[in-house]
Amino acid sequence: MSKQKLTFNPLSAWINKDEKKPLIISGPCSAETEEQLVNTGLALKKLNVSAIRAGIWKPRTKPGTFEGNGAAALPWIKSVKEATGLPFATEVATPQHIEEALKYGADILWIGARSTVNPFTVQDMADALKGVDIPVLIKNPINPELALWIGAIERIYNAGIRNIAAIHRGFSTHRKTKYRNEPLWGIAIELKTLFPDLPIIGDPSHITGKRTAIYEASQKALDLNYDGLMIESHLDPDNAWSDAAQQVTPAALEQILAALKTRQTTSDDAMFINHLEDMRHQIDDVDRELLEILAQRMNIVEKAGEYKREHNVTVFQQDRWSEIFKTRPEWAEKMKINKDFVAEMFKLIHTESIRLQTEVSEREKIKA
Ligand SMILES: C=C(O[C@@H]1C=C(C(=O)O)C=C[C@H]1O)C(=O)O
Repeated sequence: MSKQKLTFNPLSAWINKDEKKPLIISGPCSAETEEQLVNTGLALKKLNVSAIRAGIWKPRTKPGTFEGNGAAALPWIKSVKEATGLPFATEVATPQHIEEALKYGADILWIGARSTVNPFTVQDMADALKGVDIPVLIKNPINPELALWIGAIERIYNAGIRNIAAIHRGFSTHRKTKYRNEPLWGIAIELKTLFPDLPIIGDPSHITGKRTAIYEASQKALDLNYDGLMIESHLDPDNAWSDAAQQVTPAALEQILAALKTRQTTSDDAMFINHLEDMRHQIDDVDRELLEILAQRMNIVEKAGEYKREHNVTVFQQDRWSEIFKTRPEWAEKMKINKDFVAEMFKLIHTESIRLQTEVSEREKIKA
């Protein structure tokens, strides 16, 4: 997708000194008062978080809700930094925000999902960041379009910034889902595959939208080898001025962090390596058989295509396809395989059957 070869600094080079532990950034959704920000910061310092976050300018879906204290909150950056000795991170959405955040000592900036979605906005900010040495975290766009996320990362990179990390905060969807923003973990995995050294931070607060699910989404991110987590915290979450449902107290955060299991990408235990290798050989054999069976199916489908062409019958057969789409997931369930996965797999197989049979019928037209 992207031709540009990008090289990013690892988190250990600029913020996370202990690479074995995930980076933790925490703090309130919004900086509500100076006292709230400083006291939250002091409570979080005890948990050894690496940076304090707080929104100064809040992009809210509807007007009339609290949109952040804006310029009035800028002097509090210095207060919380002095009280905690920790770096401070905030969201910026315009070149003016960047100028003000820098002037008042913000150490880390992030670009929100509603900005990542707009290349003009991102470019304006990239221009404002030229020649500035500050880490920038880039949240995924609200819609599930990987190219937009990559585009935003490239624009900031082209401004000369190398301390970059992606934040996965989930995607808006029209469908009713378990969480506030559907994670679509596959998109983040694809980003990581394209840019292996780009640090990625999970944002379970925005993914889940509810504090009871923060732990499970955090663990999932760590299991996928994320480099860190940004988790919203508040001294009195129920009375937070924004995003009350998804913020946790510093005490709850402490419990979540203690319960999280950090796993290594591999083990140097020889027994483990041997056993895993053994299982991978078995998987290789099964995959080969799976493909041979699939080739057999495609062969029959191709013959069926020729037969239909000879009898002038349409490629797509609604009744047969409905029968397959109903029965295969049922069979799968009996075999204890996820039926939704099997339904998706057969949709793909059917699409390929149609492509193949259409090609068979076109072949004849060319001959004729
Ligand atoms: C193979 C056929 O053609 C199409 C492909 C199907 C499949 O891949 O199983 C099912 C129905 C048709 O839409 C068929 O008619 O059976």
